[in-house]
Amino acid sequence: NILNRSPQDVYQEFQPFSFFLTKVADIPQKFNTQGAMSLKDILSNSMGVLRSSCHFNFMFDIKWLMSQYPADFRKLPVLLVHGEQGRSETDLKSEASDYANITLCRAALDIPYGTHHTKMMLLLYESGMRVVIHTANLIDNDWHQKTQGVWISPLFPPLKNSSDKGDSTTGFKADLLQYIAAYRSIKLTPWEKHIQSHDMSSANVYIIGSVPGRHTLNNKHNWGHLKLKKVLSERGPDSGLVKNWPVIGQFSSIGSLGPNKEAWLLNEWGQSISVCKSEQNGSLLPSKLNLIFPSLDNIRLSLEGYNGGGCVPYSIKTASKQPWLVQFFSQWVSEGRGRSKAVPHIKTYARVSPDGSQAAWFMVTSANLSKAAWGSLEKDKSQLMIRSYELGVLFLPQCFGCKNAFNVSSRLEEVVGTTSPVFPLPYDLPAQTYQKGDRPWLIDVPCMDKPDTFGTMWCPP
Ligand SMILES: O=C(O)c1ccc([N+](=O)[O-])cc1C(=O)O
Repeated sequence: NILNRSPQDVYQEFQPFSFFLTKVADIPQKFNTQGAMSLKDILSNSMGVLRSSCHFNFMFDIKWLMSQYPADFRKLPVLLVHGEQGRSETDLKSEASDYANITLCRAALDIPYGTHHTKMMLLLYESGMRVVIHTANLIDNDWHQKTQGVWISPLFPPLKNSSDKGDSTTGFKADLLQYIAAYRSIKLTPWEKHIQSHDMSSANVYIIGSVPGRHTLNNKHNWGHLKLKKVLSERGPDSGLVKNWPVIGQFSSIGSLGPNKEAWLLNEWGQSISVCKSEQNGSLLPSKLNLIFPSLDNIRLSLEGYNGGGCVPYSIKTASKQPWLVQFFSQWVSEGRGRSKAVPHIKTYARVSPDGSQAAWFMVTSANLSKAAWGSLEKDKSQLMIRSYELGVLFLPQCFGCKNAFNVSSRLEEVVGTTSPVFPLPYDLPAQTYQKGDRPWLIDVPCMDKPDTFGTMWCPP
């Protein structure tokens, strides 16, 4: 019966998209028994008999992380790829020193204000390997009562003969290797070899990554919003179908986006994200952009109360420079997945039909709405400057047997057990714009007039 199924059963039920949310404590169980995974589920031996693993992430609680592995796997080699520097690197090293099986790899962050934001697991099993690309930090709080996204790859078998490429039609393996090569770290060589020696021809998503740098010439379109633009202009939707379809951005943090909506949001990022097949540039009308970002009340009334806003670091300093952004905001609503009160730490982007029943593409990623993550064009558009490491996967309909678009729904009964595949949305459509009086959550603004779920006020530290 549905309550004591293995993680492998839950995994199989949510194919072919293999796009899960994390389990959320204290919501009705039906929203956790289908299409939801905990970290223990992902690392469980029902998903494979582990030999070694590698975690790319931003925040690590090593003691907690090791406790999520089955007891038999807690002595296996673990590589942690992080972006810590200085004192916080020293702290991470001392935490890791208690575990002989843990090795650290520091990602270079040579451009100021960049972060190692990517969240990925490489899992090597006795019989193959898996890639997991997700949005959750490796700390208990990120897996407790938030909405997080997790893409879990198929079990990739070892390559039969090393002369085969073992890549998919989406170039998944080559793009993943190109991403890892950008670290230029000898500590990642063993994992590059594991990836090379496995057959990833069954991968049905595109890798969209960002690495810090000033990318020019042939590298310019490898990363950030120009990579998304490249894939969508080569294999994206027909403009005839989607020209009136809105773009939805959904994220948990926002950077400084410039003096007006045209500068970067519409005329740079917007032109990439709205591009269609065979177009040079997209064109995104303001009326066709919905940005789902938690309102003050989304946080206040969440399962975690105001403390849930701790992982939604939009500051009044940044917000006050871009009052023009509020017109695009919609609330976080996820009744279908039972997660309206689970603060969204997930980041997703999509192009959806006006009635919300279809999508031309969908992407889950670590990237928030910021130039640091997606890149900003410089030097007369000859270079794309990116500050942070980011990683996401893009779902296109043709990789799932659909011609132009997926049917989509956030209601589980419409997703599971249907004959034709229905993409499992993390939030309800159509997007619900901010009501009168709603304002975006701002992490550093006190809220002394309205108590939260626990009756407390928000007095930011
Ligand atoms: O959780 C993270 O990895 C993270 C870290 C830093 C920031 N930031 O500086 O805005 C945002 C996030 C986020 O994912 O929202």
